[in-house]
Amino acid sequence: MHEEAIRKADVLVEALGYMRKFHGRFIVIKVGGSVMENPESLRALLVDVVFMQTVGMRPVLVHGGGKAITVAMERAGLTPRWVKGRRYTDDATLDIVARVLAEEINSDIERHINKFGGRASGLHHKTHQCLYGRKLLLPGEDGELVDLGRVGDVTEVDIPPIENLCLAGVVPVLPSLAEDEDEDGKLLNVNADTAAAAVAQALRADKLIFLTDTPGILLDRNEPSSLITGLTPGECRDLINRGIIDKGMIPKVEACLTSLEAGVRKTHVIDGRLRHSLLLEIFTETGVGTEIVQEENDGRSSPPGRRPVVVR
Ligand SMILES: Nc1ncnc2c1ncn2[C@@H]1O[C@H](COP(=O)(O)OP(=O)(O)O)[C@@H](O)[C@H]1O
Ligand SMILES: CC(=O)N[C@@H](CCC(=O)OP(=O)(O)O)C(=O)O
Repeated sequence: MHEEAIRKADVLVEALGYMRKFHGRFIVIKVGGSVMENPESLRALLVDVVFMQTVGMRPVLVHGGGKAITVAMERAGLTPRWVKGRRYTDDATLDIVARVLAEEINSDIERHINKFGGRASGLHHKTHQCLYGRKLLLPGEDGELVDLGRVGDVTEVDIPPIENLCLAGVVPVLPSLAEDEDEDGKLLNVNADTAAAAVAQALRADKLIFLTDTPGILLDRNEPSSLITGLTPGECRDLINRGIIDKGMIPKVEACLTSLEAGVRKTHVIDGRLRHSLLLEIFTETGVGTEIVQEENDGRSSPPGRRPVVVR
């Protein structure tokens, strides 16, 4: 009995150092559609967010909802189409994206956080828009620019409303929608990984954490035990070139790399399906997912406190 109680106290003491370290620091958390599919995972995650806010950190949530958008489109008789990993977004699709992200998912997250004893406030075009952007034009195979419809990238983040909510002990919750700088009031559909990176960079966050549906970055996507616990940008680029980091993981890792370059201290990819993965990643020495940090000055490739990098 004593042993069990002492072990719990040890856990609290281990967490204490991290609570001090991250007190008052911005931590941007990206919640993907895959995590939100499971109400139990979402509940555990939002309890962790309330915990973080209660001990004085400044968590900021940025969310997508790709799966829910696809379901809503199919219900409306629209067929989703992806161009270079982005959803082709015509006006009818944009209406659905805006409704699902800002009105359904955002309000749901806000309501849950409030239910768990925290305070949260959605920041979007129906309340207070903080993300501004431009239409995204990507070069196609033939060098011509590809039209993605109303898809954009974030070019500007209105920081004071986000900071003010954090200072007041409220968790800001932002959907991946930006207002078009060139067409007043019109919205753009933004990939949620890149939206989260833009927010982390603008806030100069200490951490950017991606919650997704794998244990982290895996060496073999079909083998959860092949988790790579720590990576540097150089190692990430190598894994992308070798096709080991692929598909939906590419925008996350690219978002990590641009954020590190812009001054975000650490980035993480962790399993949103694992109960309390957020607390385990932040408050324990070993963490549970993959941590990506700039090269260490002493030439070590593994971040301190982590098991050695497994890159073959
Ligand atoms: N090396 C890798 N390790 C883990 N997952 C990978 C890797 N390469 C590609 N993936 C894929 O990336 C997916 C996560 O991206 P995505 O489906 O866009 O998630 P989310 O909806 O959370 O944004 C995983 O489910 C997996 O299929
Ligand atoms: C332009 C573009 O593709 N936007 C995404 C926005 C949502 C998103 O990114 O959601 P996940 O994080 O769940 O993938 C989309 O329409 O699906």
